[in-house]
This record gives sequence, structure tokens and C-alpha cells, in this order.
Amino acid sequence: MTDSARAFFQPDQVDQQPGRHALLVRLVSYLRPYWLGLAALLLLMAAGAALEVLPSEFTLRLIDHHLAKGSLRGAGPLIGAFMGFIAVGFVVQVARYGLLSWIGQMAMLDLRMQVFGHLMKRSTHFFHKNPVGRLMTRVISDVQNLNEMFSSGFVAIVGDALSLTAIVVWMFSKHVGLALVAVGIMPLLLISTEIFRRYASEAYRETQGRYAAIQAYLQEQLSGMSLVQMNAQEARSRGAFGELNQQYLDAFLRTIFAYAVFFPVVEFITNGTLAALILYAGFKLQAGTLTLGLLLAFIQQSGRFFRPIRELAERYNIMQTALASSERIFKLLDNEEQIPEAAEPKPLAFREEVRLEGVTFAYEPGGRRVVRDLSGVIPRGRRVAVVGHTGAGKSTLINLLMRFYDVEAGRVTVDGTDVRDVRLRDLRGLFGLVLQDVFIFSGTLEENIVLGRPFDATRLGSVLEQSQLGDLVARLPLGLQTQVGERGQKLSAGERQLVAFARMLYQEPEILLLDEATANIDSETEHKIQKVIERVSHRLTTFTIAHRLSTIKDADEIWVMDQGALAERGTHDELMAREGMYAKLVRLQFEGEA
Ligand SMILES: Nc1ncnc2c1ncn2[C@@H]1O[C@H](COP(=O)(O)OP(=O)(O)OP(=O)(O)O)[C@@H](O)[C@H]1O
Repeated sequence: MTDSARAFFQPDQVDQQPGRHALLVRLVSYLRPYWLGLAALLLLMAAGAALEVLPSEFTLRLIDHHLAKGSLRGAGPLIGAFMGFIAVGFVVQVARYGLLSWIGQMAMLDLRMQVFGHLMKRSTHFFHKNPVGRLMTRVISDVQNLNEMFSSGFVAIVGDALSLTAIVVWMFSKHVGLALVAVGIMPLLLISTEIFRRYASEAYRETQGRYAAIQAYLQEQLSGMSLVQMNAQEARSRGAFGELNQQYLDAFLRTIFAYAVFFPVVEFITNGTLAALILYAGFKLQAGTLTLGLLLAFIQQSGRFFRPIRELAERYNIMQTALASSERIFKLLDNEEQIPEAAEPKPLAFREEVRLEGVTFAYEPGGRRVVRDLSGVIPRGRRVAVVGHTGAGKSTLINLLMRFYDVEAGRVTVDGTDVRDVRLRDLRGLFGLVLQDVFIFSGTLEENIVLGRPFDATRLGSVLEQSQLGDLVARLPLGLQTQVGERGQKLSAGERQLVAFARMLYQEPEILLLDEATANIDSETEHKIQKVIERVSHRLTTFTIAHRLSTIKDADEIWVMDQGALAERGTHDELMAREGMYAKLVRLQFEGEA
């Protein structure tokens, strides 16, 4: 992998250590709509905690009151009550689990929708900087981590704390000495948990970032697999993937090491405490100040007592992962890279012209100017074509017209109104865009043409005919209802382009923006399409970018771009007579074709 690619796929590091408090406060705000459910959950957890001590109470009574006397006579009500409590405990557990999952899932749904909605408003620039796989991790894994935090971290810690309190209260109420021995372990456990936490948390954060990097790389490689295979780049791809995986593994091994040491240490401490408990009880039993039933009940209870403390580190990790996830999600939600909407949008009317006035633009602030002081008019109903060398800035003009980017200097106007002063959707609604790279959604052919706009069978029929798609539809057994596959893979490149044409015509735009739009179509179909364009361009305004100059000979005005500036403009005949850059381009192409 090259250094630049490596940098692109690196995990997006969060700038600073998270302000935990602020993160938690912000996270909790997502639970606010479900406060009633949360209150019920708290009650259920309190009931669950009270039920925690019941088995020990049962052991104690059964042994001391019945078994110690060598008979189970009269134990019926005790056993009956215990069974009853088990049934109640069962219902409480089910309700608690159900409610917990419901609240968690609802909050996650809200958050996921918010993140997706936020992504939809980001600018093209933002998407060029952030790999798709990484953004997918935000919406899927990171949000899922938050759900884990809610169910296994945050709420579980509250549940554990309630259980611990119930157990400690029970222990002290039964035997202060034994209770002190059991509780005496706590500082030791807490210290070892803290040491573990410090070591593991950094490695854990890194693991998460590395994971997102693998996902981002994988997504890109899978999308471009045919290119990889075509160029025999499998070994290189595998190498790069291996490198990312190795980094993930290294980080992961560090967390595993922490676990490998931590759990035996905790086991050692808890077993030691159990031994101390039995030793202490031995003396007390001899002295007759303790019953066997109480000792067994204590041992039983101490198992429940250690479990939450032991799990604290696990819960902490879940919290840590989730906090890192929330930090990344919030960083994304706080990203404001978007094309700003006008504060007081003006109405948009296109009756006369779209005008570029001294437009200058660079993709990166302070970077190379891709368009330089360019002025031009696209009058309504006219056909303007742009030609020029590769990289001259032709497609960039489309980006500026549709406001995928904003100009650095100068302005773009529609009937005198700056495009920055009108609503984005109004502006973009003016244009119908057909690019060389057509994006097709999975779904049916019809869905791809109508694209969520109101269905109109007559319009669809006319569009099919105009875009020369009718033949294809007639050939397909399911016609318009044919599934086109992911990114339209079941269609040929030319067919995809015809679909893009149909989609654009169905939209009924006022201005057609065509960027190399007929590049993938065979000559015969292209000829037909040119006829369509010609026909619609009598009622619509067209702005065409073309490499094949024969297709734009009839344009009302041709702009010849050179390194971001307009080198020449005029009709085909005028430009040919000028013997300048355009004439040279035409001649070159003519010779090439000959
Ligand atoms: N998103 C981007 N970020 C940075 N630079 C870009 C970006 N898109 C395009 N460029 C650069 O801007 C310049 C103009 O690109 P543009 O796509 O407008 O050229 P073009 O004239 O349409 O070329 P072609 O005929 O090959 O389509 C190119 O040098 C390109 O490298």
C-alpha cells in the first residue's frame, strides 16, 4: 500500500481524550424520550436486586431450621414460598430484559437515523475525504457499540450496584464478622481492576480504529475487485489487507494480554477470600457463634457478590469502547461540511439565462485553481457545449452550476440571482444531469427511472420511447419490473447510460447537463440519442461536455477550455475559421478517426 493510501485508510483519530462527562451527558440525552420506560426498568432492577438474596436466605433457613434437625418436616411452606419467588424472579427477569432491549434499540434507531440524515447533508468534499467503509462503521458498528454500552455497560452497572447493595446489607444483617471478611476484598479487587483498565483501555481504543480501517479498505477493494483482477493486483491487495489486519491483531493482542493476566489475578483474590471466609467461619463454628447454614448461605452469596466486581473490568471495557464510538459518532454529527443553505432564500426563476461571472475555483482552499476567472452565459433554450483537454476543468463547471461546490471568487447566477441565494433543492431541480459514470440503485428498472417521483404512466411511456429504452424493456421478460442488480450490474454500460437518460427525461428538468453522456453507447444508439437530444434541446437548455466533437457541431456556442480558463468561444464554423485550439482539436480527432 502506498503511503498516501495508508494515510487515507488510517483510523480517524479523535483529537483529544474524550471529555467523558460531556460525552455521557450527550448520550443520556438520547434516552430522554424513554424516561418512563427507564423508571420502570429501575424499579424492576431494584426488585431483581432484592430477589438476589433470597436463595441464601432459603439455604440458611432450610439448613438451620430443618436439615440440622435431620428432618424436612414442616419445610413445605418455605419451599413453596421459595418456588413462588423463583416464579416472580423469572417474570422480573423477562420484563427487565425486554424493557432494556426495547429502550436500547429505540434510542439506537433514533441515533442511526440522525447519523444517516446528517450524512445526507454533507458536501461532496466531505465524501471525497471519508472512505465509505469508515462511514458505514459509524452508522452500524459504532451505533451498535452504544447499544452494548446501554444494555451491558451503563444499565448493567446500575443493576450490579443495586444487587451489591442488597447483598452487602443482607450480609451485615446476618453476621458482621463474615461480612467484613467478604467486603475486605473489595479494595484489592478495585486496585487490580484499575491497573487492568489503564493498560487495556488505550489498546482497546486502537483496536476499534484499526477495525474501521479494515472495513474501509475491504469495502473499496470489493467494489473494485474486477479492476484488481484485471491488473493482476491480487498479491498487492492481499499484502495491503494483511498489513491492516496485522495492525489490528497487534492492538488486539495487547488487550488479550491484559485479559490473560487480569482474570487469573481476580480468580486468585476471590479464591483467597473464600478460603479466609471458611477459615474464619471454622473458628466461629467451633465457638458456636455461627451455624453451618449461615456459612453455606454466605459462601453461596459471596459467589454472587464477586461476580459483579469481577465483571466491572469487562463492563468498563464496554463503556470504553462505547465512549470511543460515541466520540466518533459525535465528531461526525458535529461535522458541518456542507453547502450552506441561503438564510433567506429567494425564489428561483429561470426565464433568461444562467451566467458565470468571473468564476474562480480550487478544490482545496489555497490549492491549485481548476477554474480561473471564467465568464460565460448559457441562454435559455440554447445549446452550449464545452470542450477541452482532459483535466481542463469542464466537469468542475457542472459541479459549480449545481452547487456541489461553491465558487472561490466570482458568482454563478440564474436570471441575475446568485445561486447561493436560492434554495439548494430549487436550484438542483432545474438541472437534469447525465454523467459518463451512471449510478444505478438496486431495484427495478422502473424504480430507477422514476426515482421516487410521482408515477405517471404516460410520461414514463414517452420517456422510454425518447431514450431508446423501449427495445430493451420489450426484450426483458419482466420488462420494467426487471431487477437490475447492485449498481445496475445486470445492465450493460450502454444500457445504464440509457437508463440515466430516461431518468433525466422523466424528471423534466429545464436544463440538461450532459457530461460525456453518450460515451458508452454504440454508434447506432448514439445517433438515435443525439436525435433525442436535438429534439429535446429545442425546448430545453443544454450544457454539454463532449470529447467527441462531432456530437456538438451544431451547438449554439462552444466554449474551449484550457487549464481552467476560456481560451476560445464561438460556433463551430467561427472556431474552425479561427484556426485556433478548437480547430486543432477537431483536426486531431478527425485524423484519429480516419
Ligand atoms: N474532488 C477533487 N478534488 C481535487 N481535485 C479535483 C477533484 N476533482 C477534480 N479535480 C481536479 O480538477 C481538475 C479539473 O477536473 P475536471 O474533472 O473538471 O476536468 P475535466 O475537464 O472534466 O476532465 P475530463 O475531460 O477528463 O473529464 C483536474 O486536474 C482534477 O485533477
